[in-house]
Amino acid sequence: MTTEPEPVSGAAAGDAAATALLLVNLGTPDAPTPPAVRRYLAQFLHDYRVVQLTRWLWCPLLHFLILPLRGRKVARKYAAVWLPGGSPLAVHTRDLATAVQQRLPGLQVMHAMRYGEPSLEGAFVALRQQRVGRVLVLPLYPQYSTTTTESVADIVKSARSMPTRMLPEYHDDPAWIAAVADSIRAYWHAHGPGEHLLLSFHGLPQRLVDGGDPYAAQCQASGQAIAAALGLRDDAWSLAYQSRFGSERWLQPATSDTLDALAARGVGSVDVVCPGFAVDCLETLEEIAMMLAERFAARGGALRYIPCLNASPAHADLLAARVQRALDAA
Ligand SMILES: C=CC1=C(C)c2cc3[nH]c(cc4nc(cc5[nH]c(cc1n2)c(C)c5CCC(=O)O)C(CCC(=O)O)=C4C)c(C)c3C=C
Ligand SMILES: [Fe+2]
Ligand SMILES: [Fe+2]
Repeated sequence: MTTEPEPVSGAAAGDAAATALLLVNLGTPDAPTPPAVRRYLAQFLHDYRVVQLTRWLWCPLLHFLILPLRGRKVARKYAAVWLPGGSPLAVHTRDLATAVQQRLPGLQVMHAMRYGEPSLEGAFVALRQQRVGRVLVLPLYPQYSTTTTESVADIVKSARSMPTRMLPEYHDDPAWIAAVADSIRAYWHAHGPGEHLLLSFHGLPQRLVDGGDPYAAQCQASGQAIAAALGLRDDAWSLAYQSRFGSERWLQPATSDTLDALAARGVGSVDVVCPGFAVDCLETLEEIAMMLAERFAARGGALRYIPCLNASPAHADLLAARVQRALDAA
């Protein structure tokens, strides 16, 4: 979304002409405890972009069933992956913002979260106080979805405090495809290739895709491009969707079913990479690298998890280049 098509230029913060770059990620709890997880989930799951059920039905379900039960269960999962600096998603997003700042010294680079802290709303308040001239918003979602990218756009539109421009998703950016493919190649160089590569993307209710959300098509396009960059035969890789939430039909095939099918076929080693996640988080580290790895091992195989791009130089380079291109084109 572009609210003001004026040219943008870098300058120091506090200068009315300064440009700020906001890297926005989903958000995460500030502690691996049931109260902190409930606070985070409450904000997340009240977003109408995420859950569209009528509030008369959803609010009692959420407050009396889902938050009490899920708060306890999910806090244990966060505790299993928590880092000394905080939740993995928070730590890696912060580090990525630092790395991008080093590459774009003319901009003020900040990171913000759609849910939880540091909040996107708070970032706009701070930037307004600092009299920043304009803001570029880069959602850290390679694939567009109404549930994620458009939810960030909702807040950007409501902030409306200064000229603000959202950079588009980058599911087919050759530099991003190359960075993901290179990270897989580097893993294979260090550990040897597994028998099969599984690209696991976060899922989405099928209903939203049927209603026009381009997310699944973009995941498929990303998957094909990554496999092509690696020169893989069609039977050497698969694409699947993880992290189902709720009881309605989500995108198919599910990552867990695909792994079961691979094990049943006698595939002994599977490498799993999650290209839809800019940085590692609960869904990659706990669900894939721990839970699904254990499940695959119980079926006689070895699941090896290939980390997200995180704050790697290649990731920071490609995001900085995207921002620089947007500045040059303005
Ligand atoms: C990468 C893109 C993501 C899409 C699309 C997405 C859609 C989506 N998610 C839920 C429900 C939950 N997701 C949860 C965690 C979570 N989701 C994403 C990304 C996408 N979600 C990330 C990066 C994370 C990890 C956050 C972290 O702290 O590490 C959770 C919370 C954990 C849990 O309770 O299982 C929920 C809930 C829905 C309903 C949805 C689309 C409708
Ligand atoms: Fe509510
Ligand atoms: Fe999610």
